[in-house]
Amino acid sequence: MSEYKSDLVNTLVERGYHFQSTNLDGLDEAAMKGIVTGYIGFDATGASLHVGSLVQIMMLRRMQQAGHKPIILMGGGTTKIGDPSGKDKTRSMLTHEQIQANKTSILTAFDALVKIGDGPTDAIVVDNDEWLSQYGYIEFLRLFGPHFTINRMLTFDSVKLRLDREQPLTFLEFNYMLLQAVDFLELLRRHSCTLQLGGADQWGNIINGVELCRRVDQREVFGFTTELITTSSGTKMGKTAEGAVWLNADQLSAYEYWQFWRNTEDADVGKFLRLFTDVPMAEIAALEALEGADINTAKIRLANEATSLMHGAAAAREAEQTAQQTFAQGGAGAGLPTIEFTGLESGEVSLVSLFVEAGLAASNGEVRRHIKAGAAKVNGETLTDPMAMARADMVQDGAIKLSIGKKRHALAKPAAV
Ligand SMILES: Nc1ncnc2c1ncn2[C@@H]1O[C@H](COP(=O)(O)OP(=O)(O)OP(=O)(O)O)[C@@H](O)[C@H]1O
Ligand SMILES: N[C@@H](Cc1ccc(O)cc1)C(=O)O
Repeated sequence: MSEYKSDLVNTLVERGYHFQSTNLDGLDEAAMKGIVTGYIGFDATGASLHVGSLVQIMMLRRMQQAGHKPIILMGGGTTKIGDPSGKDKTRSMLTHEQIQANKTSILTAFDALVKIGDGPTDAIVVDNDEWLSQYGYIEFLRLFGPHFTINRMLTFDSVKLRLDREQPLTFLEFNYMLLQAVDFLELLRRHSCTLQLGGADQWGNIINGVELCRRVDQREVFGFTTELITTSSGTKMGKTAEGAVWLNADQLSAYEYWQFWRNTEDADVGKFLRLFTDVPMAEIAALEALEGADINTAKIRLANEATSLMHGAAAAREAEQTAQQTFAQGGAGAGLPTIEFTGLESGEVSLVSLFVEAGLAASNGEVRRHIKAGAAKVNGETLTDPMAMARADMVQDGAIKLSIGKKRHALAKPAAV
């Protein structure tokens, strides 16, 4: 027996998205009565979102699957201020051009997961710069300033944590929660949007919006957050030891994306299948019950489903085949991430620099640490000399195979001269 009446709330709760909400029964009622319009905001702080933000995109997908209307809000305006929520330090300021480029690039990830269009349950994309940039400073303060007390603002985590740790919080950042609150009010007025979703770090910003809508327009709107997803070993989803797990294929190949899911810890397989795939709950229960070596079947299923959603079924199949070839048969793996380099003949290209260029490490220092730990390999042989140069005799089947540990590989191909 389901606890809730609506498909929307049942799905969100059953599949593990619910962490905090303002009035879940009220949302359940609203979702029974008609189409709920709900939004999630994404600031354009980088060129791609990562698997942490994928939890959020999946909620927009769940909304659409349950017959409701998602709004994707691009924070063209809020990115100019920078959200202090969950951040220890003030962010560096981005130029207008960087923000525009990031926005375009971020948006590509949504196409695969939500249908954007003009239909009643199609997602729409809005940019808060459209309204935030219209307000004059004095007008903004007079309209919204009276609804926020400094006393209360100081109690929100985004502010409190910086003050408690004696880390600076600039006046610019202090304004952020007002802007996000105004977004909710604008979306309520413009698009009858009555729900804002987000990660746990957004709770303060979200309830400020809920209260502003009540105070200014006497309307009830709903807030809903997910936990900030971590793996069972406590690492925040999104960044791994080796770097962020980006959604955009030009920042992380479909093969590496597949590998990320394939390497899921045993205890996380069920949770990730519920959050990140459309596999039905009953099937997940069966996959989750697998034990010992059989759990690999569930991990491969997770990798295939998650990669298919993001990069398409063909890319997922190719990644699985490449993985089989690389690990089961010890071959070179045609689909591995590949870079081209010049200068092999002159003997001036260091192997360390190739590891960095191939995306296997963020810096030369990181490669040296891997070498010291015995984790860096060239053509399957452990690399011990951090000063070693690439040589022609290392080229096998047209490329040098570079590896970090057992699971991360890339090919460095000398460019044809
Ligand atoms: N690990 C995570 N689990 C769940 N939600 C997350 C996670 N990381 C980010 N989010 C959520 O994704 C949405 C978009 O966040 P965003 O892309 O800004 O992520 P971020 O990691 O906080 O990036 P930035 O460093 O730019 O702030 C927010 O609602 C945020 O709470
Ligand atoms: N503050 C959110 C992004 C956001 C921006 C504007 C909003 O109205 C809502 C959310 C984040 O940093 O992830």
